[in-house]
Amino acid sequence: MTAAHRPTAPDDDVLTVEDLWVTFKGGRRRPWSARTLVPAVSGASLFLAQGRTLGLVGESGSGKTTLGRAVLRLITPDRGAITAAGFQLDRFRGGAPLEYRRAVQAVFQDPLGSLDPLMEVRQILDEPLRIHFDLDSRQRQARVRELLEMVGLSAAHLTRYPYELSGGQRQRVAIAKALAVDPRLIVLDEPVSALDVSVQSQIVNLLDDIRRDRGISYLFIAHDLALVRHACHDVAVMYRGRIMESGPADRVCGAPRHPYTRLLFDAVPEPVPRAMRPPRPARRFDAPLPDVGTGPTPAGCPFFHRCPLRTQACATAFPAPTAVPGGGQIACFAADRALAGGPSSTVSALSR
Ligand SMILES: Nc1ncnc2c1ncn2[C@@H]1O[C@H](COP(=O)(O)OP(=O)(O)OP(=O)(O)O)[C@@H](O)[C@H]1O
Repeated sequence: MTAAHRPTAPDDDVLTVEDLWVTFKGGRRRPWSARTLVPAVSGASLFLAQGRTLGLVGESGSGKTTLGRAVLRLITPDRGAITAAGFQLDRFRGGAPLEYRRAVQAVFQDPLGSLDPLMEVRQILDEPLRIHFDLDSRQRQARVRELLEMVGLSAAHLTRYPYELSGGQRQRVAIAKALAVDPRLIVLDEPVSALDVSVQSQIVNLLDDIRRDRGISYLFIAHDLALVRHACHDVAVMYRGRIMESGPADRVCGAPRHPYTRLLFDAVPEPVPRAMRPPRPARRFDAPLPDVGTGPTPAGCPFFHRCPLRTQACATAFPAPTAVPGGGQIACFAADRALAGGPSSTVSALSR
């Protein structure tokens, strides 16, 4: 089990992911090699309540998109249980039924890839209405206009093709398309990464307004930590398929406790000019790593090679979660040292 923070009562859950495992044969680099197995998600668990936003962060290749695709049932996991919008995914025979596609939608990083280039905006938004609802053409036209208004576009955009829109406008259309079917949950996979910074905040604010108005929940996959802190209630931090830390966004981003999360946040560039900043403590991960004998096995903690708090136990097993004061959990055998006395003592533990 990885560190899974449940912020509200189980009855409020719109998404639960429990002990999810996904392995790819071959991997992206060697797709022809059936003998190479890439463990993309290893025992991940998550809880997301109605009307909340859960951020899933981590370096490239940590398994965020794979977890999101399993929730969307675009891939079938090796094992583990996912329940989303009241559907138990392991009961599906093959792909997800239409009712599930309606309840759980997705917005991806590149709307050009998900919007049909040969359709005008009005056709793009009309299509899901025709598939999912029994509406006549006048009702659908009215709904298309309503959807456009909801995402801050106007009737002037109805007859545009995706290539005629700016990146931000295209992402607004992708959001309107997802909203067309009244979903309960939207998987947002890097929804603003391809946009200019000023447009990013407009889209994030738009998503937040929509969430408030409609009580939708978001699984927000991102690698921008500042954005996640701003946009999410809760955060789960992934590393090589494992969830290392999770909890309320303010606590995880403001006082990260897992050695990996600390390293991740330490790497974030600071917006304040160097001359105006107080001196930083010595780099936390420059100290030699403790020698604990044997190297890690595949069952061990994936952060073993880089962790200044590692112990022999970390080489052979992945730890059970430990509760963190202030909310959330970390998965760390050295949790007592990581947590002892608060975040600042973790800094000194890591810099020894
Ligand atoms: N279809 C696939 N076939 C084989 N390997 C895959 C496939 N999709 C992902 N992987 C591998 O699974 C691991 C997790 O990838 P994933 O894309 O889920 O990570 P990520 O955290 O979303 O990264 P990024 O931020 O770069 O998208 C990586 O090692 C990746 O190479």
